[in-house]
Amino acid sequence: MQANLAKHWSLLQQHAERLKSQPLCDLFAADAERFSQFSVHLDDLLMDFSKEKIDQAALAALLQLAQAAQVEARRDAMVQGEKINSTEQRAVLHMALRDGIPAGVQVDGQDVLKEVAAVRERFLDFAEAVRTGAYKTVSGQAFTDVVNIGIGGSDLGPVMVTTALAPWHDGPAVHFVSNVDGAHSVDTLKGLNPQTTLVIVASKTFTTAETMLNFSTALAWLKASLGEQAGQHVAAVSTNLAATRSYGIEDTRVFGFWDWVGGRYSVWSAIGLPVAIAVGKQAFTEFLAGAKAMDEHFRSAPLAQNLPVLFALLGIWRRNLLQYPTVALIPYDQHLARFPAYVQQLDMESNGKRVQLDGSPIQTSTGPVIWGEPGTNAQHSFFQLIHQGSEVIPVDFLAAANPSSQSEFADLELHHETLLTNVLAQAQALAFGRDAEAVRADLQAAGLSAVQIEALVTHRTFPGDRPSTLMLYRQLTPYTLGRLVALFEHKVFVQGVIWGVNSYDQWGVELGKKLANVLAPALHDRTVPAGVDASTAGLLQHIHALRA
Ligand SMILES: O=P(O)(O)OC[C@H]1O[C@H](O)[C@H](O)[C@@H](O)[C@@H]1O
Repeated sequence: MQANLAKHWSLLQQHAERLKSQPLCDLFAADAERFSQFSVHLDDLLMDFSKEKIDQAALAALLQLAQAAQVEARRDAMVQGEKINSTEQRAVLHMALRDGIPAGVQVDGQDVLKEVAAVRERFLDFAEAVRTGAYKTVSGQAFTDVVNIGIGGSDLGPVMVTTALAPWHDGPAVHFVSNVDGAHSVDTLKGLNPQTTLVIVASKTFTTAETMLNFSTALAWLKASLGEQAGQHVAAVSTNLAATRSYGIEDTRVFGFWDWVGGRYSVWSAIGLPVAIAVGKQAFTEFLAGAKAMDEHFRSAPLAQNLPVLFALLGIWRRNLLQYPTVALIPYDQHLARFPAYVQQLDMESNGKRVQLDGSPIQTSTGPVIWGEPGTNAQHSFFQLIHQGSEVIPVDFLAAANPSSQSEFADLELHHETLLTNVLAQAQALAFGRDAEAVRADLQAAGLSAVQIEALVTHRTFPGDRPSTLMLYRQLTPYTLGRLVALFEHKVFVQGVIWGVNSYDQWGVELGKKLANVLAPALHDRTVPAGVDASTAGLLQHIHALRA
């Protein structure tokens, strides 16, 4: 715990103790204005947090915590290009990728916005050339398919955004290969024609083992059909231009970015190339504009009206004060099916840390486990546990007031009304539950005997008092998606500042990679390395036997 925050944490603990014994239904009963007091919006994007177990005094204490943690000063340092990623000595400027920082910011003597604009123009022009057929296959045709090969931030962002913007998808079909499991390459490539397929290899470092192996498989697949001309069906996105050259990828089809863009913050850069090919320059530009609008709000709105700040503080309240270890992220929006997976990397890779910036251990809990699936499907799967399980799991709901799809054969208004009634009903059920008395009345009305009723009543009671926040927006457009993603990015930033962690490194993924390198020869040669632990030795022997 940062020492200067101790008194704020202890005040917050007192508020939490007080509020633990005040059910949500009492908080609503006591305040007719609760919805307007505990909701905030940026244009049509509304965040309703009235169903969180919070009151004005606790919220004020959270805002004081944010002030004491110097959230605004840290935000300004990030925006000005200071090297706030201290373990890697890097600036953190993903906001620049959507022009969300002021003009003139420099990193190592380079004008950041100018560099961004130059690369953006190049990759959006290339995307348009692929879409229009101006950039042709070796046999002079237009590309029908694009395969993006990348993993982590070089995959999840493009996958999530392409899925989310399906109604805007009017370019070539876009496919994604990420897993090193050969099944992913085989299943994806087997349905495609190499004569009309463009492969994009996306890797910030251009050293990620999975991506390099998947790329060599895809290149072999292209070469088997196109021979020496296969390279014309390859483009690359990377910060490591020396490596892309060493693979013989022509510079005109290589799109760079910078070490001040974390992988999980990179979808706004040339990493978004497959998205731009799918939806076109205009929709991609609107996606950037939505994020920029959120950046401007984040940079200028007072803390008490600042959406990302409030969202972050509610997360702190849930995690550190009410001590809920997980958050369910449930988009009532099928196009956001991959949003939970995207936010898992964004949030858990950023704030899944246990030491502070100075290397000392953190005394508080940090990033929660984020998990989720789209509603209404989730209702028919794990919502039982959320409603009646032994742990309280706060829920973040996302929903659009209007559908983004169009159809001649489906009554989309009816579908959408059904979707919306469900999200509202679930949030109600979580917050207010159904007590024993109401359950008894229901069962009596259904004609059950007194004995039957008493046998069922506890099973059918809902405890309620389970918190949720709802993000509600007009429609899932590229602009709205940009705002949403930037909202989550900034939430992660604010929480990282309060916990005192470096949200922009990810050393926790390194050890497994190193150990895999050591084990690779053992798998290949069917040996057991000397000195390896007994469990791994046993497993290796079992694998060797099964492969014999
Ligand atoms: O883009 P790359 O350099 O290939 O990295 C891909 C991913 O792998 C790394 O291990 C990190 O955990 C991720 O943050 C990163 O997005």
